[in-house]
Amino acid sequence: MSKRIAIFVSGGGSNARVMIDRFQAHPEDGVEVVLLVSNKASAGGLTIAAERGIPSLVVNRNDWATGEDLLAALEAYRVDLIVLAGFLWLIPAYLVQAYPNRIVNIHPALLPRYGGKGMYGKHVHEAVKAAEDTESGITVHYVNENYDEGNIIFQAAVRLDPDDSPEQIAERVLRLEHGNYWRVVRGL
Ligand SMILES: Nc1nc2c(c(=O)[nH]1)N[C@@H](CN(C=O)c1ccc(C(=O)N[C@@H](CCC(=O)O)C(=O)O)cc1)CN2
Ligand SMILES: NCC(=O)N[C@@H]1O[C@H](COP(=O)([O-])[O-])[C@@H](O)[C@H]1O
Repeated sequence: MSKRIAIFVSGGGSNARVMIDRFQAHPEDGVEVVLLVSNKASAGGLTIAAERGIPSLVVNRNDWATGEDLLAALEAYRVDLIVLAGFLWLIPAYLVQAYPNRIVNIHPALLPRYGGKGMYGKHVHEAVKAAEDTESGITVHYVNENYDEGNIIFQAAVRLDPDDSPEQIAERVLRLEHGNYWRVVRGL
């Protein structure tokens, strides 16, 4: 029996693409991406899903507030695990409670450093640069009702060069994400 996952995205969706392509090419992993959800109709992740025959759902603020349509879709597709990949809205209590320890997220830094409200995308790497940190990395964690405070599942670090720009830090971290997130999800 495969583990059925829904991936939530807000942007380009490169993590979703890597994860979908991996699991579609390796059915022996026992993971099937059955739904892609986004809060942005322009999200690149929606195109990636459509090109790979995966159903998708765009949610607006009203849907998000009530949750009825979203919960119904997750149930209809028999989703076992929700995987956040660059999703930028706060997961509300009704969803956390409906999927206890079944929502995971990847954060592009070594939590608890550089986490919380406002810490997403380039803002994270700019903060690492501003702190003149010598390392960054990724954190995969369970999602609770607050940003970036769920139990940590996996972390991987990367050494930084002093002259790395935030963009170069982002590239180093994204490579870590692509190499590890699918593997962590497979192991859950
Ligand atoms: N309940 C939870 N929801 C979400 C979590 C979480 O840990 N618990 N993780 C985030 C992903 N994330 C960091 O990994 C994150 C994403 C977005 C923000 C943020 O500050 N967002 C802005 C809105 C941005 C926008 O709409 O463009 C905000 O809330 O003002 C912080 C951290 C996903 N959800
Ligand atoms: N705090 C949340 C956050 O910043 N998430 C980050 O958004 C990017 C999405 O890239 P993708 O759309 O190409 O997968 C990823 O780097 C992910 O870690």
